[in-house]
Amino acid sequence: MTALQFDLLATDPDSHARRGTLTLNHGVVQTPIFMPVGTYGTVKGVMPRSLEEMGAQIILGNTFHLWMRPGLDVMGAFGGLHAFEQWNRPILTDSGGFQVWSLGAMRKISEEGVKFASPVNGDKLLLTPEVSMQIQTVLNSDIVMQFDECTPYETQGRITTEAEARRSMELSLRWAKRCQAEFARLQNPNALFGIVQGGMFEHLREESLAALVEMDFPGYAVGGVSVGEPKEDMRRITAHTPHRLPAHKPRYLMGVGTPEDLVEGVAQGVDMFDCVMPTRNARNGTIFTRYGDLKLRNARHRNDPQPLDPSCTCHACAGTAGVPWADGGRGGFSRAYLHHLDRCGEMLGPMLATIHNLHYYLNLMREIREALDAGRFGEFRRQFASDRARGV
Ligand SMILES: NCc1cc(CSc2ccccc2)c2nc(N)[nH]c(=O)c2c1
Ligand SMILES: [Zn+2]
Repeated sequence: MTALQFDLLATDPDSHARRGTLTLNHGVVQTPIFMPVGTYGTVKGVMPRSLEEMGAQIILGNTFHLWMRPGLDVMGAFGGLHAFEQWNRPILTDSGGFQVWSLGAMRKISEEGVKFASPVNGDKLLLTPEVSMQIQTVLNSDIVMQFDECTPYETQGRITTEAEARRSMELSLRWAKRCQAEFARLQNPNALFGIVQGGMFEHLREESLAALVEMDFPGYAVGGVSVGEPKEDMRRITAHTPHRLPAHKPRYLMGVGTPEDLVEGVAQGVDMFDCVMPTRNARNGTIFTRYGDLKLRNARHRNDPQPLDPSCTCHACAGTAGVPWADGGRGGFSRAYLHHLDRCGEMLGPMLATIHNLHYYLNLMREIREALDAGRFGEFRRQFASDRARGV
């Protein structure tokens, strides 16, 4: 069984956008794709069955968090993450370096790896490329991310210099080699992705990319963007790097982004996206809609009978999470109801808002795939921008 097969189905003549299929050990994924983040083995507040109904094809797991809790003994007893969280489709796991770094807690980086204190019990731990591969092998994720250093945009208010970005990028390349060696030693049957670093410096990005392509990974990610840099820097790197990656392999832009970032990223040749935005914003009352974003807490929604997004078919907007009406009238949870739940701090609020936001992101990618299949991605891009500018 090959761990990964990527087939290109169509390319857009006026951009780097492409349509493909990604065949992994736990199933086939249609690309471009958005991957919901499930940090602790759950996409917060959403049942796996709902994820499947809304069209999620692959979800993400976090090596670091699952290593800390429940721990490898439990994950191993279940044969990995799929059986544990009852998700029988593909899973991608990050390598843990980014999460340790985000901890912000006590951590010390060296050639060997990252030393840190467990946020669970304070134990002194060392995460290395080898340990990261061992953990992801136990999790049995379909796509394993290399252990890398996500080069920060700034540290204590000082912007990362080119020399610092180079040092960080070169460390990640040495770690990439160690990951490949350990992945092979463990005979992991899944696919290992390399991660391009290089900060905001195009020539460092090209060096990182060339060295990783030389190592011949089955897929590649662009890391180190959406790390607090100005929007124009993110756009510049997203326009520079993805389309320079091998055309016949999948390209993953890590931790990005808004709906506009996804459409722009597809145009720049990206196949795979993940972001906490749809789930995190839902819990904070920000709703994505075809015509712009909506702040549930705004008093203007207090008695608004409209659904979150009249064009949306998700459980919240179509009312299929409520009881069906005898007259078949359009039920649907109203903005007034969601505003009320938010003000009362009722858990159904974030649950319905998360279902809607995830459905919005997944549906946006479905519409992009359909536009690419029909050869009308350019028209879709213009209509999307015009609709989003209309305002809710
Ligand atoms: N902020 C962007 C970002 C996000 C993630 C996390 S993506 C993720 C999150 C949870 C589960 C799976 C993948 C990253 N991960 C790695 N390894 N390297 C990066 O440069 C990087 C940059
Ligand atoms: Zn909806």
